Amino acid sequence: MMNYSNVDVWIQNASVLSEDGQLQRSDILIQDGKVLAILSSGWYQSADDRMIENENEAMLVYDAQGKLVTPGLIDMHVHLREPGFEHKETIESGARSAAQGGFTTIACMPNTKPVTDNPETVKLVLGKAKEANLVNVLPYAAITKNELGRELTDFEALKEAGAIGFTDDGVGVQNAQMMKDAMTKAAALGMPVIAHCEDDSLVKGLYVSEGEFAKKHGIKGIPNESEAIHVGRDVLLAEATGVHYHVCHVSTEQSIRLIRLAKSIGVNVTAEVCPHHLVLSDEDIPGMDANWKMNPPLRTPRDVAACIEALEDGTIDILVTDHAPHSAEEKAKGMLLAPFGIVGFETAFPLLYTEFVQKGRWTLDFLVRRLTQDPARVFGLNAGKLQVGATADLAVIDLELEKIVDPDQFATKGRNTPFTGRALSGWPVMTLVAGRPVFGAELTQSVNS
Ligand SMILES: NC(=O)N[C@@H](CC(=O)O)C(=O)O
Ligand SMILES: [Zn+2]
Ligand SMILES: [Zn+2]
Repeated sequence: MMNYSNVDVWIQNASVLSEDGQLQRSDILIQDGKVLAILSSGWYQSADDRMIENENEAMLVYDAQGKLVTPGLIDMHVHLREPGFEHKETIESGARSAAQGGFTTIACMPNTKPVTDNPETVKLVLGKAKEANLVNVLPYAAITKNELGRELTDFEALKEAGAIGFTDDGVGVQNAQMMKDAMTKAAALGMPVIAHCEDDSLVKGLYVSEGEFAKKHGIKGIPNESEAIHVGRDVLLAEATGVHYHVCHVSTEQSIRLIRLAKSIGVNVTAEVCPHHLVLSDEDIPGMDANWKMNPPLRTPRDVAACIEALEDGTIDILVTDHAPHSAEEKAKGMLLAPFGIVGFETAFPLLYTEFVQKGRWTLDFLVRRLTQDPARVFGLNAGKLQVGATADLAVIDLELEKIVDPDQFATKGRNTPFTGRALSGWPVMTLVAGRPVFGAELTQSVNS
């Protein structure tokens, strides 16, 4: 008989997705930050294992009452803004927002001030994340110094300092030789190159995509080729160098065609898509409101359909938020002058659940995998599965809870979202990192019997 007398957390009556995607009513026992056991709910009523209820006085107990418990969600593309832009977000506020969205592991982009292009800044980010003590924060480092595209950073030193991959997110690497050199170096170190795909010469001064919205307002739009040209160039360079090449925030049919082709001939390419590019098109933009301005921009309904299909057929591997907080003052500058970006952590799961699972297009299992075990697989993380022995990073999600998106309730400092006022279901209510509640802690009870 198992001895469960040193359990730290006992989650009762959880709905857990099994390997074959079915929901099973389970209890989860956590000890020393790890999943000790996953048992059919009700197991303790007949067994001597009742000792669990008596021996550990510090044990936290949470009755999930049938709520979904998933592996903690993983977001491989986020902006935490620290150092340098603390008025937009800090590592602490960003990590809190992530936790509130059910995320337990997030990978942050290097377009900070200074740019995370040196070992000291990588260490600073890791130090602040440790201080915040909320979710796991994995830093990316820049490909080029100051993300200027002129000179490569010191990949070896950055890896040594704890960077998990290289990217100039925020801008595209314009020079093909520079990108090829980066890929060659990264490949030698066994590190991925993560690319924001954008050809500057095609987008100068533009802020919405080429489509109905641009037409209606008589403005020139960002063409799809501005993204796809880099994807095409880079899959060729990835083929030549053998690097793991990952495409950021895919938004066009043309990019998808190229990724599909590259995958079909065995190029080591993976890709991500954001919730907003699956749910909104340029035709939904209500007017000159900068909360609808992000990079890449919202594209045509045809691109939206292509992105959804690409995620479904595996051409796109994972979901990411591209959480990009900006201050209200910055966004008030209007469509033309405001910075690109929208916040994403806290609406991601409810939005995707409401739009795709409730509407019957995806299974719950499909959605959860794209946010957990698939990002872990793509980036080689030891995370993303709820199983005995795994670190107890967990999200508790109330699929029945319906709420109106209200940015004033966000934990992020950002209020820049196009989803204000939407009625969504499937809200995270508690998040645990290594068995410790980092969001919704008040839902647990201590046992002192
Ligand atoms: N996505 C955005 O619209 N903005 C990002 C940059 C980026 O992801 O390219 C930001 O840093 O604000
Ligand atoms: Zn980007
Ligand atoms: Zn980004």
